[in-house]
Amino acid sequence: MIIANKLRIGYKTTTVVNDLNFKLEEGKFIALIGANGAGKSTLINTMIGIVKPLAGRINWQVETDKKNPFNAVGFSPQSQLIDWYTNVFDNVIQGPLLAGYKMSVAKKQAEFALELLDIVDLKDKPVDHISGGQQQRVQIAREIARKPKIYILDEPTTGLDVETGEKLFRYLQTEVKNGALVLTSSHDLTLLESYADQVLFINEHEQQFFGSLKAFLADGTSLRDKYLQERGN
Ligand SMILES: Nc1ncnc2c1ncn2[C@@H]1O[C@H](COP(=O)(O)OP(=O)(O)OP(=O)(O)O)[C@@H](O)[C@H]1O
Repeated sequence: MIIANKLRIGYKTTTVVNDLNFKLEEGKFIALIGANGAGKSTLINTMIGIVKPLAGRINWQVETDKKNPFNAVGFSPQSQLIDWYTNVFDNVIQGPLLAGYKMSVAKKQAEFALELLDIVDLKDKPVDHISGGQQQRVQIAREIARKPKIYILDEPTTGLDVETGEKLFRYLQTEVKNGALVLTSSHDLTLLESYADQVLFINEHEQQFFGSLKAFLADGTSLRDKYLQERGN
């Protein structure tokens, strides 16, 4: 569970979003939406601890058998976090190995993730010899291979073709059914609407909405239209 209480996020003298209040729970697929520059990455980076909150609190309550609770988290940032000195397979297997899985299990999970992201053919390639979109797949595959309890994915479908994006979200949905928490930002509202249970919508320095996708779509003030308008559709 991740709880924000009167959380203000931003950078030194700049407030990006004021007064965030939400409770993200296991068993839910949560879509984080907002126009360009609304603060999605800032919020994700604040949750992870890369950016310090300006005020208020963000609390994590993770039930895990792992010694280090962070091993139960799969985090894929917007900028690529890749080990440039190894090949695709070694990058992906680092995920489960660092999460404490033994080699034989880590290998199976890495192979599964390569398959899911459709990069089996690239597995022996150095990561600096593949495209940006392929590097994005490597980064996501590494987190999938960790088998985390909590997935925090910043625009995971950027650079993925429609079919792979769908496949990834279908898999995440099965993980959610098995008790995982998925928080993902994306500009692909259509894709999110097919998979998300809840929506966290931030814009104009405010939390505009946090609740069920159904309520978001049915909202009288037409939040969806507002979102699409601000996004420029
Ligand atoms: N390191 C930083 N220092 C100061 N301001 C920053 C920093 N990183 C981002 N910002 C500013 O914070 C605001 C929110 O940026 P952020 O990247 O969180 O938005 P976003 O919703 O993820 O946007 P996008 O959809 O374009 O990825 C923007 O105005 C941005 O210019």
